[in-house]
Amino acid sequence: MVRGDGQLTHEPWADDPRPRDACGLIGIWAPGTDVSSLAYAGLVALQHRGHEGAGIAVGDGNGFVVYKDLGLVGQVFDERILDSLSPGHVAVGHCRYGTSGKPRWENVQPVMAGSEGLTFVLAHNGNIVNLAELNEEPDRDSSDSHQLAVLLARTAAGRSIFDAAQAVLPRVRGGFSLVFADEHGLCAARDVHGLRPLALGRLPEGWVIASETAAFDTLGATWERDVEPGELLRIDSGGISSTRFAAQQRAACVFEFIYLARPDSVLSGRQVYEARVDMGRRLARRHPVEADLVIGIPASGEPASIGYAEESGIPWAWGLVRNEFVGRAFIEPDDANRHTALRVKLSAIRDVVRGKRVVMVDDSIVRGTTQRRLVRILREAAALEVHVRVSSPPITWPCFYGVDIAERTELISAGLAVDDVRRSIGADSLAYSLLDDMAACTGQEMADLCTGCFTGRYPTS
Ligand SMILES: O=P(O)(O)OC[C@H]1O[C@H](OP(=O)(O)OP(=O)(O)O)[C@H](O)[C@@H]1O
Ligand SMILES: NC(=O)CC[C@H](N)C(=O)O
Ligand code: SF4
Ligand SMILES: [Mg+2]
Repeated sequence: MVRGDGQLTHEPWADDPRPRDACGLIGIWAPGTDVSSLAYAGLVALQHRGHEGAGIAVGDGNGFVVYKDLGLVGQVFDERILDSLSPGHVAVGHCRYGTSGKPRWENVQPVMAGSEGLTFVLAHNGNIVNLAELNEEPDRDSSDSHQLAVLLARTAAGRSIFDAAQAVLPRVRGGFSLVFADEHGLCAARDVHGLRPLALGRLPEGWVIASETAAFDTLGATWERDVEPGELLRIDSGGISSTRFAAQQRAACVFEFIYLARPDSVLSGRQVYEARVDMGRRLARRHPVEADLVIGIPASGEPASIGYAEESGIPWAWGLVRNEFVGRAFIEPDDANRHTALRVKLSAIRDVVRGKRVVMVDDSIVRGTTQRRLVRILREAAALEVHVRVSSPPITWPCFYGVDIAERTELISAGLAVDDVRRSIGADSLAYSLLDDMAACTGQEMADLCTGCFTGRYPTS
């Protein structure tokens, strides 16, 4: 569970549905180096994608050692544990937010599985939507990732994991970015829509695969290219080989550009920070307001606030301070915890906002908890007016592909018109981005994006 200070205890989540993030994946192929430490550093860079559990598997040619637990990466691993994983030439790491199966230790990843003559480890980001069709007896306690690993093991029967994946993946529907390895090589695959990100980077002594390119900067790796939707690739002592298990039908998650990914990552060729600043600029053109200053809601609302200020000519100010020790409030298990987390996480700088007409910019409204709280904080700090601007459209639908946004009944915009939402959060005015504007800022064609949570139109049935 998350405590009020944002740290995790080792208690698993209670059994209620609540919003969660994506997951972070890292794969290292670098014989002769300390692969477990590289995987650890990569996972720390991807921590924002999953706070629930973390794990690293290291292979040395004879087998794998896996260490995983519930908690943040830094809580699960220390130097002694990383040392016990070494030596090895291949590593697979994962930080999780569960979207399927029970929130228990067994479902923390990487998953280890195998069949005669084959052991492999697998890490998955996304959500598979046709488990019932793939498994005769789907196991509701196990995550979709575990069930996929079991299916791969069953299919392998004397074949390599690469061959098994080639046979199984064309039948799997939904969102999956995968990093997996047997003793002799590292593999990666991405669903035909490319719903979740996955990129290939070059290390001085090998290769790295990661959910986001920001991990490459941390590891001193250079971005080589994205893993393509529908692509399966393998890295071993012979180099890299790649094949397609299905033709691509691009539908990259637009929410990665808005909120999920780090601003210093590059998704489908577009710097996330630039996309967010641009969303703010367009928002300012569509929904101008007379005001004295623009502030952004830390952390993910800040780039759009910079764009709004730039375009409107209204000065940007640092009006809200974030307590760095509190993570993403979006993931708190219930309303009481979210309120506590927000109280600890964000405070106003009184002298900045006192007597001012303030534009407060955020990237998204889910339940409205953050905005309601901050409008109140700003009014208590004697702001004259509070105008909320949101750099994405209203979220009105759930996600089925690995982002547990919320139940539809919890989404404030699913049941209320814009002016009702404005009243509910207590703002003087409220306006959202248009879908076309937001999509244009990602640098992708609308047809190549998933916008399901905004439109109810999903890339799979
Ligand atoms: O309407 P709500 O239910 O409050 O959810 C929306 C808020 O949640 C996210 O922030 P979060 O605190 O999770 O993370 P951040 O620090 O990365 O912005 C998002 O950026 C919004 O601020
Ligand atoms: N958020 C995710 O990508 C979750 C991965 C997988 N569905 C799990 O529940 O473990
Ligand atoms: S439904 Fe929303 S969060 Fe889910 S993949 Fe599509 S755009 Fe992303
Ligand atoms: Mg936020």
